[in-house]
Amino acid sequence: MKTVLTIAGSDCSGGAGIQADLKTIAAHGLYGMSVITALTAQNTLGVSDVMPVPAAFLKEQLDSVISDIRPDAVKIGMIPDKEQLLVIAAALKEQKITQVVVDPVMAATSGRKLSGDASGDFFLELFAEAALITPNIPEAARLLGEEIRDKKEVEQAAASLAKKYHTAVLIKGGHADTGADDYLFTGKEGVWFPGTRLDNTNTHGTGCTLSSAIACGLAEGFLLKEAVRRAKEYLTGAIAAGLDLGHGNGPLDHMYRLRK
Ligand SMILES: Nc1ncnc2c1ncn2[C@@H]1O[C@H](COP(=O)(O)OP(=O)(O)OP(=O)(O)O)[C@@H](O)[C@H]1O
Ligand SMILES: Cc1ncc(COP(=O)(O)O)c(N)n1
Repeated sequence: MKTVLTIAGSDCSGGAGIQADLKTIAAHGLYGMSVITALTAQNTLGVSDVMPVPAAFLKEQLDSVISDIRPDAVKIGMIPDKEQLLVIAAALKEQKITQVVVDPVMAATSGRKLSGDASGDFFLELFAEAALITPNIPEAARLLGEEIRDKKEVEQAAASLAKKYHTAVLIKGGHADTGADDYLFTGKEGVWFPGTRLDNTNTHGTGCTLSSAIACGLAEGFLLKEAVRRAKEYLTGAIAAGLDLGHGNGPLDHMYRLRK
């Protein structure tokens, strides 16, 4: 069985972070493992508190997992501090793990800061180990220190980020004015993955789900473009299934394929 490791924060309400990733991995029929960077106290209404895991203990988790069950792919989400980030980057480099998808989670949809100082430099060492980074539009703008106002600027930003960080880039369109179109720049070619914006406010954890689904595709041996296409299809189905839990921005339905 193919194995996928998620390195991310815990969302006790089960919609984002580690919990969303493990549900995604299980829904793909793969074996999921988790290294937790932080505990968060949150629900569909927002994040009330964050407790980061000390970097030394993060390293112990990483060493325990990787030395025993080597992951075929890795997804990385929330990283509260630089010390943690350096531990993760060093482990990936040392173990020569290359199927790595980094979702540069900066803040929760509700606004609470989740990762580091959110500057381009914060992620530098980690992006160097990534096969793909998946910023949303505000995150891509923040990484470049530039505004992204339309599709042409999304294409330019993806090319600039790919050049700056020497990795493939997927800019997600969930924060665009219309549609839900995502743009992949592999370093050689650019491709749009069109999406219809579904009229559903229950989109907590869409970014986590997309990035872990891409990691699943890579673990299964698909090339990047196909892994992204399949992940977008999975994500769209999980939003469209119309689960409605909680009093705020609710979670996705990861089990929708099993009920078909
Ligand atoms: N209402 C929607 N309908 C369809 N697809 C959507 C919708 N909202 C977001 N998406 C898709 O969800 C994925 C995540 O996009 P988004 O830009 O929201 O990332 P994000 O902000 O990192 O996610 P998160 O909300 O988990 O932090 C993308 O594939 C995007 O196109
Ligand atoms: C642990 C953790 N990781 C990531 C997110 C981002 O997800 P969202 O933007 O949908 O709140 C989150 N809320 N919590």
